[in-house]
Amino acid sequence: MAAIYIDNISKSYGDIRALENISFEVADGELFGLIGPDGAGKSTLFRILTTLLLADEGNATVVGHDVVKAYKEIRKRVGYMPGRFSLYQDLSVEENLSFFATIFGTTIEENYDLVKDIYVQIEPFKDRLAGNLSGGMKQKLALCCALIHKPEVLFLDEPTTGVDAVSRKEFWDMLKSLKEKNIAILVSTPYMDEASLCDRIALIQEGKILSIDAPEKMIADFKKPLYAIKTNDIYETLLFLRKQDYTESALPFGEYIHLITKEPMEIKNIGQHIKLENIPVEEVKKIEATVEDIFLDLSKKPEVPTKTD
Ligand SMILES: Nc1ncnc2c1ncn2[C@@H]1O[C@H](COP(=O)(O)OP(=O)(O)OP(=O)(O)O)[C@@H](O)[C@H]1O
Repeated sequence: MAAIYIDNISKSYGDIRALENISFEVADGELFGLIGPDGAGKSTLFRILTTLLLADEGNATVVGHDVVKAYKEIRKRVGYMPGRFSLYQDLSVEENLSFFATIFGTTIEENYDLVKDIYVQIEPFKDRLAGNLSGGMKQKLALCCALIHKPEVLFLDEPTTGVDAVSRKEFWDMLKSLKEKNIAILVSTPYMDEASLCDRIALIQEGKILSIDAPEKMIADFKKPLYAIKTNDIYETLLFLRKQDYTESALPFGEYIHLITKEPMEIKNIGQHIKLENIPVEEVKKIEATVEDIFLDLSKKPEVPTKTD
């Protein structure tokens, strides 16, 4: 039995279709990432799975229970870290944790083993008000609070948004060790580089799933010719490449342009062609796709057909 089972879930807010026919499963001990930009529908799906919102269509079960019929059972057995900071700002670190333990009818001592590795990192600040913690520490405390009743499934909605790079890395290390305790984890993130840290990912945009797979499998299956190009004028190079017949897409990626071509090309031919425009070329190389390349490729809107009569 899957820890999370989602079958054809759809949800609209008035005219906005927030989720459209979403289906996937998450197994026990699996770290599953929901990867997508703001407004993709991630929080809506979390709220449905944590029994806080009703779907318009479809079914879902969490720990084997229906999210509508058995909401009370589910609430006891899952941990949820919502996107926005969910703790009581005017309670101390320790008071927040005790509070969450109490509402779930347990104590910090009873389940200390599960949160110990994380809690020791914030323990020196246990008397500090949660509102005065740094972003990284708030996030660790929120994770402890979501774990204190020993949940079987964890829902983490954008836990690393707005958190510094070191804390982000520490956070993902913590998730890895939780997964080893057989907890199923559904985590959402707008950061594409975090996708590779998940066992499987779903790429989601405008309420629709674009692809679901293990990130390394998604990368291996991406067969389009992809090149990274560095010139001293990214803007002019982009304009130039986008006009060429061989170009499928050309997008800025930091100091590089990622070029997907319709057919494989010789690296030196690409460079020479750009130089003909009097743009000095620093580097052209063939590269393996990242999850971000794949996301952007899949999320391309089909061209609006033009009438030719
Ligand atoms: N209560 C609401 N009423 C109306 N529209 C809503 C409501 N909640 C969300 N939406 C809209 O539904 C879509 C999906 O929103 P959702 O919050 O689920 O996305 P998200 O991927 O979690 O993004 P974000 O990180 O910005 O929260 C968006 O277009 C959003 O504006």
